[in-house]
Amino acid sequence: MSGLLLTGANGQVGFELQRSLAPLGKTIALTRAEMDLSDEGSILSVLKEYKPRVVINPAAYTAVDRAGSEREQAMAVNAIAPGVLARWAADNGAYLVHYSTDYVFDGTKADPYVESDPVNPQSVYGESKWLGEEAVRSAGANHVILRTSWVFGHHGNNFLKTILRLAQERSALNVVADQIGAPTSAALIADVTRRVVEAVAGSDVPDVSGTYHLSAQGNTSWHGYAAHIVREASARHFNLALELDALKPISTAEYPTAAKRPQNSRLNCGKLMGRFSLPLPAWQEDVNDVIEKLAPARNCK
Ligand SMILES: NC(=O)C1=CN([C@@H]2O[C@H](COP(=O)(O)OP(=O)(O)OC[C@H]3O[C@@H](n4cnc5c(N)ncnc54)[C@H](OP(=O)(O)O)[C@@H]3O)[C@@H](O)[C@H]2O)C=CC1
Ligand SMILES: Cc1cn([C@H]2C[C@H](O)[C@@H](COP(=O)(O)OP(=O)(O)O[C@H]3O[C@@H](C)C(=O)[C@@H](O)[C@H]3O)O2)c(=O)[nH]c1=O
Ligand SMILES: [Mg+2]
Repeated sequence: MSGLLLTGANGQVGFELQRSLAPLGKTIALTRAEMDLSDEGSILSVLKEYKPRVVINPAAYTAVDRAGSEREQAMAVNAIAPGVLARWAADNGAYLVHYSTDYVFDGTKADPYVESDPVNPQSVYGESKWLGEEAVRSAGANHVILRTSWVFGHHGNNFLKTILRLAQERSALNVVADQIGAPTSAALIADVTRRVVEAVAGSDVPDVSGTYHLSAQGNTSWHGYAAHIVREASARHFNLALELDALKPISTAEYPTAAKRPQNSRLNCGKLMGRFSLPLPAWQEDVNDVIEKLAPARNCK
């Protein structure tokens, strides 16, 4: 399949998409330098030049705490640009694959969130992502929105890499234990996206368009996630300053941040798994893979 255009090619998900989409044919992979999503003119001139059949948009403003003080930039990239892409797609018969976040929810639900649950973003980032979703849905283009959570990968910045670094630098660390969710790899998101793009091109999945939750299976807290990282890293010969019993669980109140995060970030992924006949791995699988890729022993081989 030709005619794929990818934004945010240097991001965590964008990087993995270049791998996962490669078997489908040539992908035009663009970074911010080639298409600035905060500039409508830049977006439209690039779309006009390449006339893609499918636009895949993992580019986003993802600095959750900074978004409050950079509201205009967050809104431009996360709320306005997706609407520009979607309206162009509607006018030109193209398809849009877009991404969103668990942070559209307030986290007060006791169970995993389903797609139709009411949103109530608690941060500027979450609000901007919600407005982007709505802009995509109202443009009238064929689209898929994949809402995911707690993304990590070996390329880019994420909690997993932060904890690996801190565990090598510090002998004690506090991590919040009352926010729960599922760490989800950029590789998994990219692989699922390939399946979605194949479904768009083929006819095996009726009525592909819509919003789907996509996360790895199982769940943990940020503290549980950090403890898993420390255990796996110490088994893989990282030179850690941190012992597991010096990794303390704390409450959200004990870790003040500029932006409020949901306590429950769990996403029910039944709709996606059913519609696309997809199994989803346990979150630990890809976490272990990425730690293995980053391990010092591997670099010495
Ligand atoms: N990261 C996470 O934990 C989660 C992410 N998501 C969503 O998943 C998607 C992918 O996220 P992820 O890959 O982790 O994000 P990253 O932050 O890793 O990558 C985002 C990319 O967007 C690019 N970008 C930012 N601003 C602009 C702009 N003005 N013009 C063009 N490109 C821009 C960045 O470019 P540059 O490198 O130049 O800054 C970067 O390459 C996003 O929609 C995000 O909201 C959902 C849940 C969790
Ligand atoms: C580094 C660190 C974080 N924390 C806490 C703060 C926060 O509650 C939680 C996660 O911190 P981070 O800032 O890494 O994660 P955050 O940037 O909030 O991650 C989010 O990013 C956006 C883009 C999303 O869409 C979400 O799904 C989610 O992945 O861990 C600690 O308690 N101790 C620590 O040492
Ligand atoms: Mg962050």
